[in-house]
Amino acid sequence: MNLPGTFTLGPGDGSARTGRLTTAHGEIETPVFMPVGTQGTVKSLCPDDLRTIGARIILGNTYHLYLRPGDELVAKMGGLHRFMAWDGPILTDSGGFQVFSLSGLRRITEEGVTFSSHIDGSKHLFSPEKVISIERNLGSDIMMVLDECVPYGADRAYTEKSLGLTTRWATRCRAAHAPLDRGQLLFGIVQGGFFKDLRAESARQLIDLAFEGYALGGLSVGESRAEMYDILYDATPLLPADKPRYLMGVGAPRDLLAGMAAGIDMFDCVLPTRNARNGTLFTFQGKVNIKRAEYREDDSPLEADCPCYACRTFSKAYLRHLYVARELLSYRLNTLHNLTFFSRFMAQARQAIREGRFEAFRTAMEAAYPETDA
Ligand SMILES: CNc1nc2c(CCc3ccc(C(F)(F)F)cc3)c3[nH]c(N)nc(=O)c3cc2[nH]1
Ligand SMILES: [Zn+2]
Repeated sequence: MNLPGTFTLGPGDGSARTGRLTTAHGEIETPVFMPVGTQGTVKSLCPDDLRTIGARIILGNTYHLYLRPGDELVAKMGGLHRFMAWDGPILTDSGGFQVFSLSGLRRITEEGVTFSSHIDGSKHLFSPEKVISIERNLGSDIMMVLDECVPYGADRAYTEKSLGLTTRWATRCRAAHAPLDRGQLLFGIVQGGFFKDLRAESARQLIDLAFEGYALGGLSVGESRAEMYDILYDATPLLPADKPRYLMGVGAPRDLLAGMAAGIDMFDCVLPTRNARNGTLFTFQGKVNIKRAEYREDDSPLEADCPCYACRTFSKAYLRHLYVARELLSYRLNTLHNLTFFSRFMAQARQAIREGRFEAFRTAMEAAYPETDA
């Protein structure tokens, strides 16, 4: 059994690569898509569902779980794995991003981020030390450092200043997390906005801190696809090749393909779960908007060769009915299918990389997901 943090590269195809990451709760085959489980649950699914759909690692959120039910309570309940009965790997984000997207009245100082809870308005401080303490209480297998996700459009001066703070915070996170005491891995997050030289500066500073993995942050924040890809292709090769590379907040099928082509190993995105709520379903032939009238009397399954419970059991007509009637079962079935698709998509991508036919796979998938559609 390898030590947590062991990352073994398998066959590659160009810059795309396969790998295997050992965590304290099992091994992950990469490239991997990680379902978002913000408040200790992947919405509408239970742990058995996650195993059935092939989820290997899920995301949890420091910001949300700290505010409710509280990281101390989760620790008292035996940690997040036991609390939510998920025995596979869990990655927790540091909460910095969520503070900026959710809470009001926030201030950044050298000490950390002060903010008011979006739940009850109470005041809080996230310092690097505090965030590490929360993630350790949650017992996550992969912890992200506290960083500032620079807003899209920030100028060079602001971006450069923020980059320095993010590195100082990363240094404090590294110091606060006794190395691998319980097999919990710590990933650094590269910032630098849309300035290639600042990205290189950020990567260089973080590599010196020898994290167990490296994330590209500050992307998928409202920029155009071209702007994201420009940074993605320039910055990814700067990250250590022998460590896992995580592209935060990405993405749609087209973006997963671009990320894998650039050498990214780990992805997360709310699309499969969030789009399940608005009836957008992902298939290997492209997106299906289940609410469309054309499915009203369509007795065929959503995707004939999909192994998910929704496709094996129900017709498009029924899935459409549930959606139109706003039935709870609609969300659950749509989520089961979408996450099954993302899991199968990544499995087929891994196989294509192993067999040296990734570009052909990418071309075929991009035909089903044209630029406009993502
Ligand atoms: C959507 N675009 C995006 N998401 C981004 C995220 C959040 C990723 C995340 C992690 C966990 C969850 C959980 F709810 F499931 F827990 C949900 C989302 C970022 N996170 C940090 N730390 N730095 C970044 O610079 C950054 C940039 C990001 N662009
Ligand atoms: Zn299905």
